[in-house]
Amino acid sequence: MAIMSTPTTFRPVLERIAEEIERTPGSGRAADYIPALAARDPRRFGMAVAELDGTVYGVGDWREPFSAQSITKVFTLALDLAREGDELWEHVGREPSGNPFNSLVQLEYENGIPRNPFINAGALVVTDRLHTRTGDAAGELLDFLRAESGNPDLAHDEDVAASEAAHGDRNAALAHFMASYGNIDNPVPVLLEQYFRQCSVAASCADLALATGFLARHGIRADGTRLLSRSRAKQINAVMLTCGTYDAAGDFAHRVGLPGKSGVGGGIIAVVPGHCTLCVWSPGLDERGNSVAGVAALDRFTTLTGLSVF
Ligand SMILES: NC(=O)CC[C@H](N)C(=O)O
Repeated sequence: MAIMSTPTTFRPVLERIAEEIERTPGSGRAADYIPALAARDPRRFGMAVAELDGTVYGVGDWREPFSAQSITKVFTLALDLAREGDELWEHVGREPSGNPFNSLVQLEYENGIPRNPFINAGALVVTDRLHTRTGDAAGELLDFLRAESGNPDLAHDEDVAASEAAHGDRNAALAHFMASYGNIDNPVPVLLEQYFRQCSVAASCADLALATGFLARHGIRADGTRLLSRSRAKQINAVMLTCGTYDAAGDFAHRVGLPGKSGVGGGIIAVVPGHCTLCVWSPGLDERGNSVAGVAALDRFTTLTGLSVF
């Protein structure tokens, strides 16, 4: 792996990527199935890199808050695994689904056990279990993100949460269906409220790159305490690589070569274990729900720096 770890070496790379993206803005459309997200300009672009010691820098709109959406699924997974350990894996699998993130089809013939924690069904199971253990899954997530990013102003966006709740039939269907198999503990309306609030967290590329740092530090939090064992941090990175971008995970691994997790707000986080974390944001999505310019920027980053897990 190439060793390039100071701001002065990364900055020209980020500037070059921002220029390239500006010259050839990605296609794609902002998610409109959550109406509150549809208004974002698909050409916005920001990118941040965080070093292991918490140094962070970026280009473009890297300090602009956006809707984290499914990126939060990485953090709820980590928080739940830290509490309950491997028992979680009896309730959610770790195989790529090959299906869209909100698909229902596999759940029936796999007896209500979702394929992985990053599709919506799996994330609902994780949030349900975290809520049982903490009494406030969305609050626990927010506390964690504030601590790791050093940004006490991070908050849920109640308008986005309400907008998604008003159009949440598919997630409600997933949750009820899994409840019928006994794989959901909390009443479904309670779980859905937690899940929509979780997804609504507004954070910037800087915030999310910093908050992802524990995965590059092999399980160590920003304050030096351990959240996860080295082995569990490695396992989360592995699930991100294989499942973090849904039915495009193979293509993402091929192009980017890093564990990554996307959200329909247009953000993507990525991890270079032992080295740094990245977050890129651009609201224009492809048909699989991944940011077009975001994937292109990460692709260029690993190509230009030689950083990759392969
Ligand atoms: N891929 C995503 O970001 C999906 C998250 C969104 N809140 C949903 O449940 O549909």
